[in-house]
Amino acid sequence: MAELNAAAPAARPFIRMENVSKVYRSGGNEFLAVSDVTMNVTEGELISLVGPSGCGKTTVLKILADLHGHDDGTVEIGDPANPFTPGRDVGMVFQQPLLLKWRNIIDNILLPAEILGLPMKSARARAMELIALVGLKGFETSRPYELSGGMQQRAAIARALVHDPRLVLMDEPFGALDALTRERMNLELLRIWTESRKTILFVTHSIQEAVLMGSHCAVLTSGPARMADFFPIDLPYPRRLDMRQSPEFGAYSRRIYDLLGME
Ligand SMILES: Nc1ncnc2c1ncn2[C@@H]1O[C@H](COP(=O)(O)OP(=O)(O)OP(=O)(O)O)[C@@H](O)[C@H]1O
Repeated sequence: MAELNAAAPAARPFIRMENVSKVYRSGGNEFLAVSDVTMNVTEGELISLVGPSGCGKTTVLKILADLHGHDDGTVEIGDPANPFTPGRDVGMVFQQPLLLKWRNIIDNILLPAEILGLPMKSARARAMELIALVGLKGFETSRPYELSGGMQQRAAIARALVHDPRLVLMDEPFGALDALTRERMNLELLRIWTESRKTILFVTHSIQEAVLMGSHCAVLTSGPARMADFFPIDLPYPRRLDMRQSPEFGAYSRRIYDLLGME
């Protein structure tokens, strides 16, 4: 019988990226989009990816979604006992909600379940749960144009979760929202993450948003495009907007500003 007090083996990280780089090639030219991407992500974490425009943040998401390959390094997700299938296991949220205007909200949310051929009765029940989770109860049969930008983005988040993906990739999901709605959506996403326990990679240009949201933060720099740092953000949960005034929050922000070469 195993000793009860034996140390448990360290859990294998869900995502393992080691020195990953990606070069785009066209017309005989080569362009280094990102390099030195190294991170271990435990299942259920929310990782902020922050950096200036063009430093390769979207490229990292595309590599994880298997939308394109990479050049150097290794990328492993999941494990042999529970293999990761990007087409089935990834949910995506973009800067624009990209809802189909001729479908109502619940039918928009059900789209990935339809595409994947999932049983629609249980998918519809899950969609109803997600509508409640993202705060859209009562809007199931509304058309996208009847909802505000923030509400449309909530629908897009529910759509990304409807097929119960293991990994959610968010590419600047709140970049098109006004400042107040964006703050409210930050808190909403933290609540949704806490309740759903999904692994989320969250791309942002905002240093404050990266610190407020992330359990870890990956900082990408340009010239050359590389991952400069990956570190935990040890601020307590639930996160609150007033934490942005704390010295600890300021120290994390300064660390990122320094890495980005901004005074
Ligand atoms: N398919 C492609 N072919 C050639 N170059 C590309 C391609 N996709 C992206 N790039 C270039 O690679 C670099 C990284 O692009 P990427 O979209 O990953 O950056 P990003 O950090 O997400 O930028 P942003 O914050 O502006 O969205 C950019 O300079 C971009 O122009």
